[in-house]
Amino acid sequence: MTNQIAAQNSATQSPREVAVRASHVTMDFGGVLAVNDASFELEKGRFLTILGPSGSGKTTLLRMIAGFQKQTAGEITINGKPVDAAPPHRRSIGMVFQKLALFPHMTAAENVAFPLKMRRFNPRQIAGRVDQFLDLVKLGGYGNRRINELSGGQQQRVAIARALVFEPDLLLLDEPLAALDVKLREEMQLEFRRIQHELGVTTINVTHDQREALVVSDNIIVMDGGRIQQQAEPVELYRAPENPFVAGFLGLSSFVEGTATADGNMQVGDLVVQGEPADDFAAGTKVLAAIRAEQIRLAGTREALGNCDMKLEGRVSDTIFEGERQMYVVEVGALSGATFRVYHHDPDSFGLFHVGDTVALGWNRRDLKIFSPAA
Ligand SMILES: Nc1ncnc2c1ncn2[C@@H]1O[C@H](COP(=O)(O)OP(=O)(O)OP(=O)(O)O)[C@@H](O)[C@H]1O
Repeated sequence: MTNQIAAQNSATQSPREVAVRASHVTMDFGGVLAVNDASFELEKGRFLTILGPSGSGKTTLLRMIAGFQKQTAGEITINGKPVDAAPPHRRSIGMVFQKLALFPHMTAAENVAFPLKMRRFNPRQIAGRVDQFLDLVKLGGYGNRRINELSGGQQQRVAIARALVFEPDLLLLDEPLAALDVKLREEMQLEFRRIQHELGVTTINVTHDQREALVVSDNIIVMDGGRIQQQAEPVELYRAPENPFVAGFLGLSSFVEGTATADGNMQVGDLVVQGEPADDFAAGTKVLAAIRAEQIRLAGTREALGNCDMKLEGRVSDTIFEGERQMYVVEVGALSGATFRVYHHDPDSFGLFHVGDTVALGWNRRDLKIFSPAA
């Protein structure tokens, strides 16, 4: 039955149809610009995550999309219609929040049936539809359990079924996994992805968890200070951050300040550091370079590094055991004492280097991105 829904969805959806469009949306809370001139498009059937630190404006943007809050400037449309055209209960939006707001005195099945009753769904078809959606979230057979007889993860599944049972045009998720322990959170991230793929429902998820964003999304918007910093697919966002904020927020990056050279590299003291310019900047301007911890190679000597465009020597100032890998902090005197954080995961040599050791570190030119600091 779920496959039938997916088939219907894919038959009726042209892949390029825009489901949600925000144009120059601003929310000014009496001088606090919670969202500042945000514009984006989301195609039908895609999974978008709005990612950003606390206070970056994610929830405010989501609340405006849901129609709970009216923007002070700009326009938001869902399937071409302004979001405030209908009262919240008449809109075709399913929602799951961190507080699940399930009805504790009702059974799982009664909770899932609730939106159908509210929407005056044909009573003879309710039980079948509820079973179908409990199956979808792998709770077939749990329909008669009361909410307090279910685990946290199972309650989460009931909330998902309840949000989707009336086949909304849009599913909105506001940090629904934030309160779960890590294992369960990772399991539910994959579940969200599976269910979304199965139903093809257009979804917007809000989180500050970068791993979650990378795992579940087709498309990610990174926000900071109320502004959209970048919108891209996960791999592009990770590989080609457009500014230092995005480079620092996703993954673990180290930063070095310097001056742009005429050929697009960076000068620090007497040393020219090879990198890839991520912006247009004039020779002599101040720049900021970023490199990810897993893109730096570490060895006892420069020769042992093998082929690297850039090779430097440094001193280990800290080593941190992270289970599946070791993280080294290396200070490079030739770069005015800049520190680099480097992941190393050779299972045979976790204890390879110690604090105080001199080590060689190297990278390839394309992996060090050079930005204008003001970008
Ligand atoms: N009703 C309000 N009145 C005044 N300021 C508000 C209001 N709601 C949010 N803000 C402010 O707007 C900014 C963005 O808040 P928002 O809740 O959207 O951020 P967020 O990215 O979702 O953060 P978190 O991850 O902590 O939930 C914050 O500075 C917040 O204090």
